[in-house]
Amino acid sequence: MQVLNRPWGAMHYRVDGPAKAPTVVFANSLGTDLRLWDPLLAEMPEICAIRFDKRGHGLSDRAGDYQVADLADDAAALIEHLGTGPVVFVGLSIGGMIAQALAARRPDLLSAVVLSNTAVKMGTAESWAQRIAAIEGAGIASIADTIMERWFAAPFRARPELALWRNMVVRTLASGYIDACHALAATDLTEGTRGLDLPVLVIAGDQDGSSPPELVRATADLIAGAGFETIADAGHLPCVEQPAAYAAILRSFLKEHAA
Ligand SMILES: O=C(O)CC1=CCC(=O)O1
Repeated sequence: MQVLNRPWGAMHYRVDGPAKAPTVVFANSLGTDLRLWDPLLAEMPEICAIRFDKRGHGLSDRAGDYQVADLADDAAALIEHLGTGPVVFVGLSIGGMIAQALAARRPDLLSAVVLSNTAVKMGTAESWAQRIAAIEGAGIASIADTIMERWFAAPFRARPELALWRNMVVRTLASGYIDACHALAATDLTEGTRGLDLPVLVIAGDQDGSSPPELVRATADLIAGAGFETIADAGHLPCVEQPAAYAAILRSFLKEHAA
């Protein structure tokens, strides 16, 4: 368990795997912490994995009133602190928006990016306002079942470990979750992402209820030369639901692009 002191507070991160291996930094989604990547990393002991909890999530402090660009600056500060760049950066959902913003702002830190289950714009001002109102009225637990339907395809939702992923979102600090919803509502990365000039792989889940494959594909289509892969039988978190398939795709991308 390690900490990076940022102007807004303590940012929790951890490093796993051999120090001399290809370094991959992972950014989590809304309502998850760095354990999001545990199932994938169990499949990929050969990489050096750096993970962190964004503001208001996991063990990191809360810092409200921020933009996705600020989260990208947190990721840049971590990479610089560890002195490990250039790295491959993998971000899922809002983590994929962090990856896009980081690639536009600090391409010097990256050898390649993976944009997983994400888009240049996710949801609408109205949909985020509705979600915030639901949480303020009745707590995160009131939206947890709907979230599980977006995160996972039906067979996974029948598995006992669903309870653990549900607990992860329900136990997220409501204020931290809402801060991220505000940042999502305010974000459209179209211009910066259109101009990306580094290797990019975009990953979708065929049953993703939060960022459907066609939305993810539209973001891939904005980026010259971007690869696109769809993982079968997977919702919004394919690194949890289909970790072996996710690992195979990532491993083959790393072979070409890890520094
Ligand atoms: O909670 C969801 O609907 C999924 C999601 C949207 C942005 C994010 O990071 O996760």
